[in-house]
Amino acid sequence: MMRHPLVMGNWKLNGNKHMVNELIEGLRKELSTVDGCGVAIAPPALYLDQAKHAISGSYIALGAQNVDVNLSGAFTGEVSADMLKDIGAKYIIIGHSERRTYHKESDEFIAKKFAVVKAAGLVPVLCIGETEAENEAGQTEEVCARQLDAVLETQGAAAFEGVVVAYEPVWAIGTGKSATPAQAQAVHKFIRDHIAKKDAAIANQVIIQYGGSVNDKNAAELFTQPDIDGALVGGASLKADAFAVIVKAAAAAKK
Ligand SMILES: O=C[C@H](O)COP(=O)(O)O
Repeated sequence: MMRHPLVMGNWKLNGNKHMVNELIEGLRKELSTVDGCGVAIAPPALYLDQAKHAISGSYIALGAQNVDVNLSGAFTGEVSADMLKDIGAKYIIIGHSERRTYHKESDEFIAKKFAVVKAAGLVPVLCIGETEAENEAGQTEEVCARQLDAVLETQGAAAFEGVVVAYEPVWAIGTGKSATPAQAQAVHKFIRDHIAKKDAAIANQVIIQYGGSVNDKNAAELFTQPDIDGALVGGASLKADAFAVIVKAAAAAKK
């Protein structure tokens, strides 16, 4: 089966009204001819509606950086999956290491978010990955397996149909120190094999993105790896030209 690569920009806590319009205008120019690679942007929640209007008529999809587990009610400050759907978001990042670290989100809590996103008919982008200390202790596979199992063991392998997993080694995020293509490929294969133990067909169609210091220089080589199906891009997604180079590299590598 042919998997379609997906390159998604996670803008994190960056931007303002002017920047949203400028960046999207730049992306629309740079990406008018790309074919064979899905593209999505995840601006801060406050700018989703503005971004949705700015991407209209392009093939750039809208994503969100987080979601609450509740759909409505007395949950001050939260944003629900139904609201994200209402505003036109499709890809919902859950379990990003910054949420796991700064907001103490547990594997179980993230699994609940996964279920809520699926139930709303949206696409979870489930971020997993080990810290530097875990990496040095040789626990990379154990950590990724545990983070996947929180969903696999409660919702089954079928829940991964149409889903995106982002492997983001925490030591590579925002550090300029990307995993090497071989390092990333080994973990991506482990992730796919881990899901395949439960359902090979489901595992084969899961998009597994790499994230962590992907830029216009290192993207093409990462995408030559068979189990790297695109990227979740932080810093480099804030520059239209760099992000476009990454998207085009994915489209070219996966032809
Ligand atoms: O979600 C994106 C990742 O955290 C990667 O961020 P980065 O590309 O700035 O390293």
